[in-house]
Amino acid sequence: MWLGRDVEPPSRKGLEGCDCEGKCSKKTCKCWKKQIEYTGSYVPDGFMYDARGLLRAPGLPVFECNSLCNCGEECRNRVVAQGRKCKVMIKKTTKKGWGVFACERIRAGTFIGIYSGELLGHEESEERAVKYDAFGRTYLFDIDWWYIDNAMEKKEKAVAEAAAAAGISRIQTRPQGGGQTVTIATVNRVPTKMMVEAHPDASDADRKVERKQRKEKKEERVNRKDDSESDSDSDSDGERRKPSKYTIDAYHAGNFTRFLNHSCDPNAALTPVYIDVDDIERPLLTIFSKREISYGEEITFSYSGDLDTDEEEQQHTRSQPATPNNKRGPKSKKNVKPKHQSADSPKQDKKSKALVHVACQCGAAKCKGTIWRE
Ligand SMILES: C[S@@+](CC[C@H](N)C(=O)[O-])C[C@H]1O[C@@H](n2cnc3c(N)ncnc32)[C@H](O)[C@@H]1O
Repeated sequence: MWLGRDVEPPSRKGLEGCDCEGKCSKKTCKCWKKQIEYTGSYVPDGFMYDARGLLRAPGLPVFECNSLCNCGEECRNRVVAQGRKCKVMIKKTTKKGWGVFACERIRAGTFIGIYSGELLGHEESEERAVKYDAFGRTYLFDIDWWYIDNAMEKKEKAVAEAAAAAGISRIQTRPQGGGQTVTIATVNRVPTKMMVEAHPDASDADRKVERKQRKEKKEERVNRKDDSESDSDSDSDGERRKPSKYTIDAYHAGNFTRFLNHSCDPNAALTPVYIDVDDIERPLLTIFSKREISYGEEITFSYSGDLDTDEEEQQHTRSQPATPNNKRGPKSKKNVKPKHQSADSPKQDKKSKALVHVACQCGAAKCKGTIWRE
């Protein structure tokens, strides 16, 4: 994975490893506990992989054991970390450019690959989307799963609650003279300077620079507000959601997964997997088969992130867990449909919407006619 402009290397500060000996057990495993926070009892014993390493619920987040864990290589919670085992080939298709095909029978739940490339921030991905849309082929995938929004909301709420408990109602950072900053916490309605970094010898010239910076910052804030208003997407139920923080671009760098085409009736699905990272906004985008794939069959997934079969929707409706990240409870259709519009769809902003409408050539009986949902 390459890092785009302004994207920091992954943080491992808050990463925890488990203390399990050999194989992980739910009695001792911290990674299992983390998994349960997000997926509850959606799968029988809470482990997302079965004893053969097959994923039980493609599309839901997976928290694998990581390099800080005590368990061994044989641990069942290490599948993506072990690398791809199935054989695939890249072949030209008649209507969709290159595609990826199975070179052997692939069982349901098999790990196929990591969608690698460059990890971009929002601004850079928007710039690139405009370019790629112009020639009708894009390798951008937004990381915007529904549970990430929920987790971020929960985190913001916890920070606000902790601040309120400490009597802090507001925290601001302001520029000072000489390019320095000051952080002001409003404690019980009284503004308190928490950290003054202003240089004591700030000159008139410094103050002039400071005024200029303040003006620029203000303009930037106004522009950002305008942008985020036009960027934020409505989901299929009309609810607004934030644009994704990160996007993966496999145009300049990547592996065979960049050639996976869209299908309205796919045999594989994108699945967010966490290994050596503590940031919920930065999972690996992985691809797992969701049903058996025969020798020679093209491997595809849905670019619009739909759960594609009626049976699956019904199955999810029946058994979706009421986890802390699943506030609306098991019956809600919004929860049963993982909204991982991780495949290009959020690029349907005002500037590029018309351009990204590509006629779907998947050939499925229930083809929706376009490879991105409008
Ligand atoms: C991630 S790339 C997939 C690999 C691509 N076929 C290639 O040759 O590089 C995505 C692009 O493939 C094409 N594509 C993928 N699935 C398609 C489909 N079902 N119908 C038409 N074009 C498709 C579109 O041009 C899309 O922008």
